[in-house]
Amino acid sequence: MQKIVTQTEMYALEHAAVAHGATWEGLMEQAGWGVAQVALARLGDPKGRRVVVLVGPGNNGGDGLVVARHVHDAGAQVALYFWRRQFAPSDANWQRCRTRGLAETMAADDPTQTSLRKLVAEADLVVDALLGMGTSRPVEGPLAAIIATLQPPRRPLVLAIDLPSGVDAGTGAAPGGAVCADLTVATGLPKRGLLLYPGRRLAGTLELAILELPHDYLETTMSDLLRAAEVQPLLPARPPDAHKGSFGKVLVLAGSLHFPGAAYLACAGAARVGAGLVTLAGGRAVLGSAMRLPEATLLPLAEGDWGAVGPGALAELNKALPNYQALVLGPGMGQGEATGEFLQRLLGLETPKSRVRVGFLIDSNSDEATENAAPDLPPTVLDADGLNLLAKIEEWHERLPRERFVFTPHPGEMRRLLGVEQLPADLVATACEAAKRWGQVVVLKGATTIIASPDGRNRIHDGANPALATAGTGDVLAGVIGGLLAQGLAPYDAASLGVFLHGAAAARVRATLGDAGALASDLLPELPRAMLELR
Ligand SMILES: NC(=O)C1=CN([C@@H]2O[C@H](COP(=O)(O)OP(=O)(O)OC[C@H]3O[C@@H](n4cnc5c(N)ncnc54)[C@H](O)[C@@H]3O)[C@@H](O)[C@H]2O)[C@@H](O)CC1
Ligand SMILES: Nc1ncnc2c1ncn2[C@@H]1O[C@H](COP(=O)(O)OP(=O)(O)O)[C@@H](O)[C@H]1O
Ligand SMILES: [K+]
Repeated sequence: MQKIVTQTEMYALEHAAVAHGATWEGLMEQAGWGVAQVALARLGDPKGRRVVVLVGPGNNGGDGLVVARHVHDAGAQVALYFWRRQFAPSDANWQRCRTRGLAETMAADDPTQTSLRKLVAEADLVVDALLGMGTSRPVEGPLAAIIATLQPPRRPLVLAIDLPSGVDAGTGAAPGGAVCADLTVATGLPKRGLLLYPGRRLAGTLELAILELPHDYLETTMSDLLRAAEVQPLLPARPPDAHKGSFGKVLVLAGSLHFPGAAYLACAGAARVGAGLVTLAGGRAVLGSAMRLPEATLLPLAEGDWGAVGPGALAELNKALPNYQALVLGPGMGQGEATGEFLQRLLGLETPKSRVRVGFLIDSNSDEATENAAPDLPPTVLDADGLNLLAKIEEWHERLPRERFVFTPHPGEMRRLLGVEQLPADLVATACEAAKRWGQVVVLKGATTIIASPDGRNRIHDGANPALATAGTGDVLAGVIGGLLAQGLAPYDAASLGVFLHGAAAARVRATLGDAGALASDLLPELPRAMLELR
């Protein structure tokens, strides 16, 4: 399991390590040594190679001095460039570099960065050890000028220690600009900001310098990086004597006259991850789109506005629901008034004044309630317009049954659900807090996708892929998660495996078609291949 940490978590881990007998100096030595090994591997034969280490005032600078020593000892020609670091005899790592006679330049003596530009121009490698986790405010002034000397395209290889200087360790924000690195070697554990944009882009390739950290402490906290090893065990087994009933039935309620394709993409997504049966529910306009997936069965429902479902569809739907193990609700459903009313009733969220409900049970004294009584919904993926409509319902999160849904918002839908103009900078914390408060699994989608469980667990998917930045890919994901729910996966696991398989299918599409021009439907045939690869 690869943990991802915030500054607070990392500092706590370091303290725990010290409590277990480590020393601060020893940790820095481990970190610097690990980074130096990565640097040396990149340099090739170090003899005659020129390395500039940019050394800042804190422990990140301390790491830089350790790297400088090891790279020097391996045979490279190392120059140190100090920003805001005062020499003190207690600075043992600086002292060791002095003993070795490494060249030193002080930024204070180089106000126009003339010396630095010359050093950079002649270097094979620049090590950025200006700021790490301690970055606490926007970069400006002389620091900004120093960082500007590293601008691409003409520059040597840039390796950042722990974080590119200027990138916020918690959020990945870089408000005043930051070093744009070719690779970043995280010390101990990757910081959250390395996975979130723009930090992810500024970090380049991610590598790790191992620190000995207390395992018991590591088990209990923090985000997990979503990787094959974590999700492989979640793949549903396919016994040879299985039948379609073994793999669950998914009901997809999606699409409208304006967005019929969403219904097809969600249905096919569910079928392509192995669901036993997929049924498309909707009005005439939507059912027509199922022609593209002859394997799907149909549940015709009464139409409201524009071919979307309206409240008249409830009775029919409620009759069918007990036969399904998962529901996908919302892709391309539209946001018409009638559909809103339908959703509100389906979820048991009528205005408290008019209806009384306990969980999903509706006041049995009401005739209307008897007619439309909502059964317990199966595990449900709520996506797209389903989320937009939900966001309009007053106090929805206090009244929606907990632990029943996987919400799959993109950032715009997340804003609406939270009722805010702008999402907070820390997207991981935002997703985690929302999951806890709402009691639902939240999949906050984007180039980096965050999967958060109400119990505090969360996984981060490092899956940037511009081939996915096209309409309909989210509909496929909703179907995929629904297909996995139907096969019996718990919501958090279905969401995690779903995001992973969606990303893996997308990577396969990108490998053949490149960054642009893929269709969401191109993901569909790649989903079984992604599963095969994972199994
Ligand atoms: N604590 C430990 O034992 C270890 C720490 N490690 C290293 O230590 C780093 C964290 O060290 P620190 O906490 O000293 O933090 P930094 O080395 O990131 O620097 C903090 C200093 O920079 C200043 N600063 C922050 N943002 C600034 C800005 N925008 N403009 C100007 N000055 C700014 C702060 O006021 C503070 O003086 C990690 O990233 C990692 O590289 C590693 O050596 C592993 C072990
Ligand atoms: N640059 C990107 N890198 C990786 N994944 C992306 C990128 N852009 C979009 N995605 C993914 O594509 C999907 C888009 O979903 P969504 O925004 O709901 O689109 P739609 O509603 O059109 O289907 C999400 O799973 C998201 O994580
Ligand atoms: K750095």
